[in-house]
Amino acid sequence: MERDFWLSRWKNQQIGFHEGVPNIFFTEHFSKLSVPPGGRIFVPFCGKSQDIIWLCNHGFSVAGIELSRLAIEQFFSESGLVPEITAAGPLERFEAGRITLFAGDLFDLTADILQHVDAVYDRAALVALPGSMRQDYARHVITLTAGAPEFLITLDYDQSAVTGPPFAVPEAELRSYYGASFNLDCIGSRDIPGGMKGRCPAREYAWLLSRLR
Ligand SMILES: C[S@@+](CC[C@H](N)C(=O)[O-])C[C@H]1O[C@@H](n2cnc3c(N)ncnc32)[C@H](O)[C@@H]1O
Repeated sequence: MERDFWLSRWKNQQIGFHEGVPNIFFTEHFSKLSVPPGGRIFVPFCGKSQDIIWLCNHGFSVAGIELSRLAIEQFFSESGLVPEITAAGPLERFEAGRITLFAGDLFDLTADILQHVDAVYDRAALVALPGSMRQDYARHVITLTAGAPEFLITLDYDQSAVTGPPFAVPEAELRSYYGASFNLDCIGSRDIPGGMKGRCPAREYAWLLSRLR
């Protein structure tokens, strides 16, 4: 999607994707990724997700990136945290305790700026992008994180019935993006209550991506 699409969503607070509580799928299954205690988790397209707080409460550090500065400001103010804000190349870095959030475009983030991460958590990031951008997104995240394991949530539904975002990403498509680098293991799925925007059934899938040896 265009940058302006997301910036205007945040400006107008049209953020139906924001759950407001930690994602149940994520909290149930994240331990299966076996991230070392105290590990650093990269959260692309982090919005103001409460999953960041959940990760910190479970001893992890978080590095997120989010296009909307407003989303990041809201994240810190709603969490009662006061970040230190510094420049990081073309991005801004907001830091408080174990949380570092970069404001700006994921495609401007470099491995040098991000620094080492132990795992990636992708909820509503890959599926937020149209098909034309997903391969580039997947490649960029793999490069940035040196192929760190990923916990990734996808959706599947009849794309001809509803236009995204969020977009349907069927298994074969997911494998086309990640299969050359990772083993993909589907560890759970569930129907989305009310389907996709009430227009067709939809199902959510949780995937563990572990590096091919
Ligand atoms: C569907 S929301 C998901 C937010 C969050 N992951 C969650 O679960 O609530 C997608 C987010 O990606 C952000 N975004 C879109 N394109 C981006 C880009 N190129 N770089 C960084 N963030 C981006 C949007 O501003 C939006 O907040």
